[in-house]
Amino acid sequence: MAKLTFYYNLLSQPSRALYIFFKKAEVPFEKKVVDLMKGEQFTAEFEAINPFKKVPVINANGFVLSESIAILRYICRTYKVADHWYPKDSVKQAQVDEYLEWQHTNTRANCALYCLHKVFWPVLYGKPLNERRVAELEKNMITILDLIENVWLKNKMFLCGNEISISDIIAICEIEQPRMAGFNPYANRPNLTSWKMRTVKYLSPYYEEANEILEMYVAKHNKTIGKLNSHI
Ligand SMILES: N[C@@H](CCC(=O)N[C@@H](CS)C(=O)NCC(=O)O)C(=O)O
Repeated sequence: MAKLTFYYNLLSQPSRALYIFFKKAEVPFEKKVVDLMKGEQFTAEFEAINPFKKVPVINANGFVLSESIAILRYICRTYKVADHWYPKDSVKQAQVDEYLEWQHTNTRANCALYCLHKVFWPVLYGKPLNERRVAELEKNMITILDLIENVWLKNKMFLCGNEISISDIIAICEIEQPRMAGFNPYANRPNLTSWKMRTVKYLSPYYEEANEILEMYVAKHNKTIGKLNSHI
């Protein structure tokens, strides 16, 4: 099996997804934490690994690959992992792909941007809060969460069928992130709530391990976020 080096930061949703997947699917990896807060992604050393200056990235015996979805598909094709993660059956695989393609411009685009605008930029980088943009992103995010509740999770245990797949890991990491901004994605969404419980139970204890830093971060910044919330 190729030696796998994993560059990541657990405050990053796609990094957490890969971390949980590697652990749960028993894909051994060497850890390389990239300190995004200190700007390590902008160093010449990291730029030589990923010219896009983002995490996650892997180096599998000299093959360097960025983009979480490409990485997940590559690992599922190359390593011995259980079939349910990314089924070989053409129809089942297409169903997993359907969510993975959809999420880029829906779940990821809206949940991640909401957190960037509401928490990361104003709290961490001191940029003025753009209330109009935050309100717009929150509205979009609600539409997306309702689609997940009513379409993706309609009559199914998991997003792409009755078995867990890489789509569920990617989704849960994105959907959890707005909690940092004081937004509860599960309120009045029973399908999403029971899916979360099922998914977390399946991914435990790696889910909690990967999310520990996020929870600490939420607690640490609670006061500042609380102040920001009162202005929106
Ligand atoms: N589409 C990419 C997204 C990568 C990405 O946006 N990474 C963020 C963290 S979630 C990052 O490294 N940001 C650092 C920066 O923009 O300076 C993937 O799924 O891997």
